[in-house]
Amino acid sequence: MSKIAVLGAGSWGTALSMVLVDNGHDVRLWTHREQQAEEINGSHRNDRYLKEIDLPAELVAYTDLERAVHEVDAILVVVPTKAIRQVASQLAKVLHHEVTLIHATKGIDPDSLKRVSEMLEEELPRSLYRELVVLSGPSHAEEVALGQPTTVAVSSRQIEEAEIAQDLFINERFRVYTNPDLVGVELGGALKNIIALGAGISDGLGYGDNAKSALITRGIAEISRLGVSMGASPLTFAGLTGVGDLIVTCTSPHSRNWRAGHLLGKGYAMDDVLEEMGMVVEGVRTTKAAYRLATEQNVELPITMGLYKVLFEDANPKDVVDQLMTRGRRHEMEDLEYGLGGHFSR
Ligand SMILES: NC(=O)C1=CN([C@@H]2O[C@H](COP(=O)(O)OP(=O)(O)OC[C@H]3O[C@@H](n4cnc5c(N)ncnc54)[C@H](OP(=O)(O)O)[C@@H]3O)[C@@H](O)[C@H]2O)C=CC1
Ligand SMILES: O=C(CO)COP(=O)(O)O
Repeated sequence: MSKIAVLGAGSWGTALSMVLVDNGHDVRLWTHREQQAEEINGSHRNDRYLKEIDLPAELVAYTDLERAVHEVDAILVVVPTKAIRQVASQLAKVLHHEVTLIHATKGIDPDSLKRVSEMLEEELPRSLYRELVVLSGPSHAEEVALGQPTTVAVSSRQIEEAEIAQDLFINERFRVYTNPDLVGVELGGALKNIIALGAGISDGLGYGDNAKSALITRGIAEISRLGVSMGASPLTFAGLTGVGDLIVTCTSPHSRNWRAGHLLGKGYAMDDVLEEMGMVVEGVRTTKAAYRLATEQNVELPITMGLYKVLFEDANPKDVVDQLMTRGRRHEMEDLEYGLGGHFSR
């Protein structure tokens, strides 16, 4: 049994805490809201984030960060990307020993263009953890909380740390693979949210399964293109944290990114959509980050660019789809360096 602090009591932090409690660990769920801690400890519910789910009585919520991380073996950071730097700098002030440090957040910071692990590394002294671990994959909190079969991957620069995280989380309903490609695992989880917003818009506009399938497959092509340019292995994008997570997020009504896109496609204004969601829609800020990364690195991301116009330049989604459909003719695989094993003869 390990002592584990989970920082972030939203839907994902709560669902992952349930997995850890199931595995017999002593779990402290840290929230910055007193009322939420009372709800979790008193009625064993977190209704704003996980409706109608009874939490295990062993799960204890804390509002005092120093007490939550006292003598823990591992810390799981799972606040939205926007809050990562703030929470990490709070943690740096109260943590005084070395832990296994895991994060399960999916995003890229649009200001510094850093991945979540890079931000954590910048904010936390190296003496507090050995090697960072990323947990990602197709895993809606609502299904994990119900104990439905789920698979994810953990990645770290050191296999030993990834295996420690694998051991903490794995059980017969939550299968955890290791993957050595930290950059790819992290980017797949972050970038799929952009495409999921696009899939939601497509559904909201009334387009069908053909359009969604096109978004998923052309989406993974552009995720791979940007990912490879940032040092990821192309193979990772064919796995759980790439196409696996892309499929679940583009097709599930649990996805906040898909739902936000769906409302945008139906004509709702962005501010109203975000208010209606009441939970983090990571794809919005990540679209901004990917737009900047693509421009800086000269990588072509047509879907992301189109979505950027809808989200930040008030473009009409239908016009953007028309623009995507009437781009110059292309060879499907032309700029993927996958070793295609085939070529056209003329
Ligand atoms: N939900 C899911 O199914 C999955 C989510 N993820 C990823 O996990 C991350 C977290 O998402 P999720 O739990 O769903 O988000 P939610 O919107 O459900 O919850 C976010 C939680 O973080 C808290 N929070 C926000 N800012 C701070 C802060 N500065 N200090 C302390 N707590 C803070 C919020 O508190 P408050 O109530 O005060 O706003 C809330 O409890 C995201 O990157 C998401 O992409 C990954 C896989 C699955
Ligand atoms: O990452 C997720 C599932 O793997 C959750 O996606 P949403 O943030 O769109 O709900």
